[in-house]
Amino acid sequence: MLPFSRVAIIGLGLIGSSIARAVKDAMPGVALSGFDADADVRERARALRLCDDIADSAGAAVTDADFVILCVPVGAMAAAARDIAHDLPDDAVISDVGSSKGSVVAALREALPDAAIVPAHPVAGTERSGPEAGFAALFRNRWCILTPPEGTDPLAIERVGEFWKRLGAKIETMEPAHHDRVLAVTSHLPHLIAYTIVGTASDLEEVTSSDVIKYSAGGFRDFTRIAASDPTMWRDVFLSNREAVLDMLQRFSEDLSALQRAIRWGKGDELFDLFTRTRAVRRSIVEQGQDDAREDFGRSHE
Ligand SMILES: NC(=O)C1=CN([C@@H]2O[C@H](COP(=O)(O)OP(=O)(O)OC[C@H]3O[C@@H](n4cnc5c(N)ncnc54)[C@H](O)[C@@H]3O)[C@@H](O)[C@H]2O)C=CC1
Ligand SMILES: O=C(O)C(=O)Cc1ccc(O)cc1
Repeated sequence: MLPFSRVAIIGLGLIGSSIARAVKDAMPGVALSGFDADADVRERARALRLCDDIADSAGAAVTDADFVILCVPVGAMAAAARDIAHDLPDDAVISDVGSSKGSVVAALREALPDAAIVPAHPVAGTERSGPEAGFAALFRNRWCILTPPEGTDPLAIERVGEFWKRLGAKIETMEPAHHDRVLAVTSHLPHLIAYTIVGTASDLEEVTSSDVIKYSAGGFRDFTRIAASDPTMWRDVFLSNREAVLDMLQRFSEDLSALQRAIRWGKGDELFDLFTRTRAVRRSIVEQGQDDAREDFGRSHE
């Protein structure tokens, strides 16, 4: 049996449009409605036939839904939840796809105190955004982390897990605070570092004319892909996951200072030991099948 039969997607960018496409493929019997605050995005979503119906208000999109997924930047979750509060059916389950969870869970609970809320984070994406960027296979073999608040109806959690499994994802459940610390180091900090290094190189370019672009080798190119990620989305991630990101950034700065010292004093063995350890990390990720051609997918669409 399908976990849900009438799904509403609020926010039709990369993630919302990927969910719409994946639902059409995996659960063709589901009735899909959608809404986006941007009228131009709504028009493009209609042209792409992403949903059975693209409504002109958030309320109209959710009136008949048994499952509502908020796919907007984390800083817009509270407003998106308030916009549907009036029209949400009593038995509908609410979820989101935000990259940080603590502040989103709090915002959803405040705006929708009586709703069954099962927050989720599909740990899958690209540097692209907008409805054209989505694709149905995005969640296949990727983790989707559920962070339900205490006391959430176990049946609602099970139905949301089943929904994501049908889109091809693997399910994990954890506390919002634990999620935010893990993602701070595995996703948020790497994005911050990429934004920094590309920013530094772009400042230098004024001195070295076009050399930075001309000689950009693999490493720098990889950073530019990450640093091309959506500015609104990532501004919101850093502001909403402030504590965990600042904590990880502190540790990172200390480790960077240690490397700086090793280079200054010619401690080659320290550099060699670290690089050997990090090479092993990469190998174990590849062995666990956590790496695939997704990055190449991104590149082939540049
Ligand atoms: N981009 C990625 O790789 C991933 C993103 N996420 C999370 O998914 C969420 C959506 O991200 P993307 O799809 O990448 O962004 P996107 O920029 O492609 O799409 C977001 C859409 O939300 C709309 N929107 C903004 N405020 C709204 C509101 N109040 N009501 C209705 N629509 C509104 C925007 O007009 C835009 O079309 C974010 O919370 C992000 O943290 C999660 C996993 C991966
Ligand atoms: O494009 C990449 O390399 C990503 O890291 C995509 C991504 C961005 C944000 C998330 O919360 C999860 C995945």
